[in-house]
Amino acid sequence: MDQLSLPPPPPPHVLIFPLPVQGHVNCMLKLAELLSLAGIHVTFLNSDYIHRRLLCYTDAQSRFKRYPGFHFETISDGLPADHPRSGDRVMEIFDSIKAITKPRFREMLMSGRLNDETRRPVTCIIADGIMCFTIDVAKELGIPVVCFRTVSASCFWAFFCVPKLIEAGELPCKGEEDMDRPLQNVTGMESFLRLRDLPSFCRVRDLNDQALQVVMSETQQTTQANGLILNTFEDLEESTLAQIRTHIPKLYPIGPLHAHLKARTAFEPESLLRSSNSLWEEDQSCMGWLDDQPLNSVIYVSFGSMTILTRDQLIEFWYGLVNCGKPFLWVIRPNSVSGELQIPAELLEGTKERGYMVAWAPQEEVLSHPAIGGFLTHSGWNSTLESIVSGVPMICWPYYADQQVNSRLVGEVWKIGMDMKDTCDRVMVEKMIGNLMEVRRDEFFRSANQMAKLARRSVGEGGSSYCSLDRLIEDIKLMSHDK
Ligand SMILES: O=c1ccn([C@@H]2O[C@H](COP(=O)(O)OP(=O)(O)O[C@H]3O[C@H](CO)[C@@H](O)[C@H](O)[C@H]3O)[C@@H](O)[C@H]2O)c(=O)[nH]1
Repeated sequence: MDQLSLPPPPPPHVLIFPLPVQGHVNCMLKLAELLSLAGIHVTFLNSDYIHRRLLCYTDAQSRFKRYPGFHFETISDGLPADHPRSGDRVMEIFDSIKAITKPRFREMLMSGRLNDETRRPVTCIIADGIMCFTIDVAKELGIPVVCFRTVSASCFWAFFCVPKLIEAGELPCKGEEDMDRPLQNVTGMESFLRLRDLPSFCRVRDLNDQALQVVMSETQQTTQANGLILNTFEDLEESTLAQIRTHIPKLYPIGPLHAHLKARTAFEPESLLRSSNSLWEEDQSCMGWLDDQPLNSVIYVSFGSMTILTRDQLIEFWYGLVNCGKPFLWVIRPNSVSGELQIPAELLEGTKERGYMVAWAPQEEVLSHPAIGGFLTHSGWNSTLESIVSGVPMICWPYYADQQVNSRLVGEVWKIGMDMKDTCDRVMVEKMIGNLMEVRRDEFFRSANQMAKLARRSVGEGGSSYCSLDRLIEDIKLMSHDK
């Protein structure tokens, strides 16, 4: 057979494996869709628990049918079905994955179960960078692995610098009175980072703390992978990305992924453009309520999929919202408040007048609704990016993990909102909303709109994230040739 008549090589086959929680599954599924659009075959590995919810509350099954090379696979996370999988019990998720999922993952790859006659054996693994056991398994089987960390570049870099912080005596933390101490050993962030702004897992008094050990070791292991994907863009975190590149040269900043997917599917019919990956039922009724509110008047409140509020925190937020005099749309996830709840009658009365509450909202749609004027958020990375793309200024009340860093960046570096970390009282909530939506409104809207433009430019043709994704796709193809 001459060269010209050789059939084209079959597409690469990528296995994508996220940590089984909403914030990780959401953006990794968007990446899966982007790779599928590029003709790459994808197996998306969900935990049984997540997969059940995804099929129950979204159209994911039918949506992905249009990519013939796309398959869902499932694996156990080892936890009982009624485990809350919430932020206050996150270490139980890690422990269970290590004990139960890790050996099953190895077995799954060894067994050849993922191979079929229509697709090649897996040519590359894109694994959540907080589950680096995948690197060992991939290496054992000779499969290249690219890590995906679903946090900001700044959070990743802060974790990366933990050994340096310890060596310099900047960690551990010595107590509450120590929290405002500026840090000198997260290179590039010296001018704004305090101990208080480190990811919550680092704000510990004991260096043997389990969560600190996990994030430190997972982050260091990332350097063993063939590359690192981050859901961010150059204009947002340029100097930090440059720091990371000195340790991990194959870096792919391809975010904001939700905007990237929209940009690359802009030619699709309207019906295919909604790509919800929600694990709770989205209450669409809030969109009708928003339609009746004046332009930029509503404060949207959501603390993501893992935050647990105490009863007292809930009541303080609630008074702040009722007293601020603005309309508010508040997401209160089922089982997300601890403690006995008795709601004062005046709060219920005040809510009737101006408030709307749902158990789960179509958040991307909400944030792009013209009635929204501000976002009171826990600063999860997806929420932060969604707010940035929609040009919505934020009030940040970080709960845990990476959120403490993100909120500092929003307030001090990008100046697209205010950081309210470590305080929660009604007077402060009311004051912050007043500042965001009245006193400093123009200033925040100007900078938020500017950042939104940069975000959209990064995912448009020729933009930094657009080119980075093309590079990732090319590298995935090259890796498959080596196989
Ligand atoms: O009513 C709602 C509330 C949330 N969301 C979506 O749920 C996601 C929530 O993600 P994120 O804002 O990142 O928060 P978490 O759910 O808390 O995500 C976890 O994963 C993130 C990515 O690693 C981390 O930044 C967080 O700290 C961690 O808690 C976002 O895409 C939202 O659009 C909805 O669709 N409807």
